[in-house]
Amino acid sequence: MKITVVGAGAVGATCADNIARKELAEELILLDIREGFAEGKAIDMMQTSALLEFDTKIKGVTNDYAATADSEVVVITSGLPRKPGMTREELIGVNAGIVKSVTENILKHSPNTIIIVVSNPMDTMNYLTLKASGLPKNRVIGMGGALDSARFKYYLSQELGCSPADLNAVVIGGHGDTTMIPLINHATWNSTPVTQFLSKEQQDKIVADTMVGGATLTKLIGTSAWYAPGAGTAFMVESIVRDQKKLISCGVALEGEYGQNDISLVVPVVLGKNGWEKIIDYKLTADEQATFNKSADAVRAMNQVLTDSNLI
Ligand SMILES: NC(=O)c1ccc[n+]([C@@H]2O[C@H](COP(=O)([O-])OP(=O)(O)OC[C@H]3O[C@@H](n4cnc5c(N)ncnc54)[C@H](O)[C@@H]3O)[C@@H](O)[C@H]2O)c1
Ligand SMILES: O=C(O)C[C@H](O)C(=O)O
Repeated sequence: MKITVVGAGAVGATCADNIARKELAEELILLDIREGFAEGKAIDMMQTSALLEFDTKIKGVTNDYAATADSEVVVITSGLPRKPGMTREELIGVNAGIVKSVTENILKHSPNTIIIVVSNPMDTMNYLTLKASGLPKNRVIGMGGALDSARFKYYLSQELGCSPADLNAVVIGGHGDTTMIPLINHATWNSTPVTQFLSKEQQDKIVADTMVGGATLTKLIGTSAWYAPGAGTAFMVESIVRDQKKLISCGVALEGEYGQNDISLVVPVVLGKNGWEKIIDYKLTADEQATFNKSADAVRAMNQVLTDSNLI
């Protein structure tokens, strides 16, 4: 198994570190545009292998796409992160060009790969990758729901005083401060609805905190988060390369599912060796569907920027 991570910055390096520790690949290529940067990160990580006892071989390269040839999975994390006070959507001007050129370069050497898009604004970057790559829709997957659902479980576990591992809770919609939809009415604590244990005020606060989870960390750290984003991406990679068929919220192309077309949004999908293999229908209430439609409208407006700038 060969995996490539493009972007050796905070998220890319953390994702690579998780992939290596879990030994998800024999060969892991870390690629960055900054001279020597990926090489240095790869050597630093390789020097942990004697301590952590993993056998994955990590190689860093500067913009050398030939080294990524025949990768079965490629993770794209290249691009600017936001600063405090910014939205993810404000990154589109710089990141769209980066994501498009990276996708084209990757496909020259790995024409049948599975691509996981992390760069923001993720919903629109995943849509761009779908259009620019021409890959079958099941092989282009956006990372956002895995992270947002983990944050949702974190906030729920803090309020409930329980283990996040005992929670089932998902976020769908967009990966934006106002577009994500934590499905609190579907969330359970070992099969019992969490709403039985939480007041309306507590529920509303958990939902609101989850939605601005990324912005909260950006304000605290000064740039956006990387530990949970890197782990969330590796969690998806693991389900694909080990064909685990985990049900994970991911950004995927919708063709009528959840009432939407010609858009990438986050919905629950089964992830296995073929990429996303099945969309699961959560049977949203009329209110939840209306909220989902509003998120779709916002994401569609962002996607229009790609058309207006002749990127697709
Ligand atoms: N989808 C999510 O849930 C999620 C979570 C966290 C971060 N992100 C996004 O991921 C991206 C990366 O975040 P980060 O914190 O790692 O940023 P970072 O600045 O630490 O790293 C980005 C890296 O991309 C590299 N890069 C830029 N242009 C490139 C190109 N053309 N080819 C190869 N490499 C290139 C840079 O040199 C840099 O090392 C941002 O857009 C951020 O918003 C998304
Ligand atoms: O918040 C960000 O800009 C980065 C990422 O999308 C996140 O949710 O951590």
